[in-house]
Amino acid sequence: MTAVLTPAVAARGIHKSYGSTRALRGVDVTLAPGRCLGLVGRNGAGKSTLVSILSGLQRPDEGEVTFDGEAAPPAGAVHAWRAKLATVHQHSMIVPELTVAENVFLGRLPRRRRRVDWRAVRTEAAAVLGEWGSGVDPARACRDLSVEQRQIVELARAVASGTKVLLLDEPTAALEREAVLRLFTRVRQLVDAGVAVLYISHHLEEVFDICDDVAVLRDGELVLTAPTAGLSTDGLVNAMVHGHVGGPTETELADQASRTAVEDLPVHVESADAAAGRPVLELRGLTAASEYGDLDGVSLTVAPGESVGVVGLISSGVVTLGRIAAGIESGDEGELLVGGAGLPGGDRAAALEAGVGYVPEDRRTAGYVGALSVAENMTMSITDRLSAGRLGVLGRRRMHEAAQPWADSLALVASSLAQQVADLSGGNQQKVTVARALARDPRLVVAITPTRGVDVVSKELLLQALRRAVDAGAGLLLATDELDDLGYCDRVLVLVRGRIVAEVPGGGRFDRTAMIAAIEGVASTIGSIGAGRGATSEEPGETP
Ligand SMILES: Nc1ncnc2c1ncn2[C@@H]1O[C@H](COP(=O)(O)OP(=O)(O)OP(=O)(O)O)[C@@H](O)[C@H]1O
Repeated sequence: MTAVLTPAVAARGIHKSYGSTRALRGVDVTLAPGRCLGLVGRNGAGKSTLVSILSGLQRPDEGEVTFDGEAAPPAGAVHAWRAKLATVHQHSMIVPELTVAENVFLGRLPRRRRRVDWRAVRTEAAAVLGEWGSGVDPARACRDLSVEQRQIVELARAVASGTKVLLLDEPTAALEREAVLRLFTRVRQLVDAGVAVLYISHHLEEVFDICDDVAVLRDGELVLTAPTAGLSTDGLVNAMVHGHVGGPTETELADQASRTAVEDLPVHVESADAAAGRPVLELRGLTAASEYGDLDGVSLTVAPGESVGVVGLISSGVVTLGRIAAGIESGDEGELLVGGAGLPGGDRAAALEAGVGYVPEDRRTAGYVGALSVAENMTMSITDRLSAGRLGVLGRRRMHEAAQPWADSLALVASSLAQQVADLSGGNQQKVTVARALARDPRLVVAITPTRGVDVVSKELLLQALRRAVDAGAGLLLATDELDDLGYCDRVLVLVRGRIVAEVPGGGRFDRTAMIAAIEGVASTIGSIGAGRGATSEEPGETP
């Protein structure tokens, strides 16, 4: 006879609406001790809403949550919920001003005679971190930690609290390959020790790697819960899109979805660069010291109608390169030319005026204005063109007419074009950010990790939208850590520690393993990534 375990967490009949949006419609989910459940779904399907209800941040309109068969704490009883489960969010929730040890014990510092026992804080934090082999110094300020180290601190906090339930909300979004593998090992250790884990990710291969079971949300309804062992990626994508496992392959689904995007997007590029035979972007000997990664003498060009990918580790300077090209920050040495004309460094207004559209690496701080509507954000860069009459009044109707094709083509999930962007799901906010960058018919688009947090089908839509601008004659500089995105580029530059170490043809014609090794700075593999045309760095092919 098999023993029936009480679920560590059970959510039953959960309903949650925001105005007319029914984010969750009668969802039943259980998390079992010693099992990892993957939660997947398209952007706006309701995943974050479910996580916020399971972690006590929001109260459901209907339904109940139980822990070990007992009723959940009352809504708002933050400490009581934290004692039940730990959540690691996509965006770190640690306090940068505090040390690692203080963050590990945040909200429950060990005390002796009513005073905080600092010695215990340090030794216990060191014990937890040491056990995990992380090498993170408990005395260090969290401000100075890498993204991976911050997530380790969050996981250590969960472990130190002796949690029996762990919710991981897209934990790998900002991590790199080795870091992801290390994270998986740690999560597996927790599962083997009996912790119940809910793992949310848009990277379906991760779900197959780490989850025992998977649950699929579609339009707020749970359409599938099954062991991952009997499922294929195509089956999972079909469940996300249609609500059932059978149907076309993932590639066919993406093709179907992207056809409309290509046809209907209002992208026109009025640039004289092609006629003049000059590059849209030229960087000459760019050297920069930046918190986003240093650059060391980088030169590159992007031609009209060309898409150039730049790929590298977070610290490689890829993001810095994108920020300088977009006029967000300036280098210490070197030149930035757009359409043959020099631009002052770090002057976003001048870059915008020169026709540079920008998708930033952090949409929340620079991609959109949360308090404004979808339509206002999408048309923000073209208000001068849309304004009518002597007073230059911008009518709501004109704004909505201009925004509608973007919302349709990118399959935006919003209650209306008047909805505030702050209230959209993360992936849909990203779609608004991309639309905003393309709306002014830019001659150059600089996109940094544009598909982060976006579901597998919508990813195709965003990349097709960028491709559409390229086909219309714009140049694209695509800085990314997603190898799949590079398939859309005509050529790809690999950056290691601020230098271009290799150039390979795009279109997916590269050896993934060799590419990953090159990204990580293993020099011997560089020649075998693809039929490369030679590096363009100051010292070709050299790896530090
Ligand atoms: N505070 C809010 N006000 C209004 N609508 C909201 C709010 N929060 C979420 N929604 C809506 O609820 C729906 C579900 O959103 P949710 O963030 O749960 O989706 P998700 O599956 O996590 O998406 P993503 O993969 O893009 O992160 C969306 O239509 C979203 O616009």
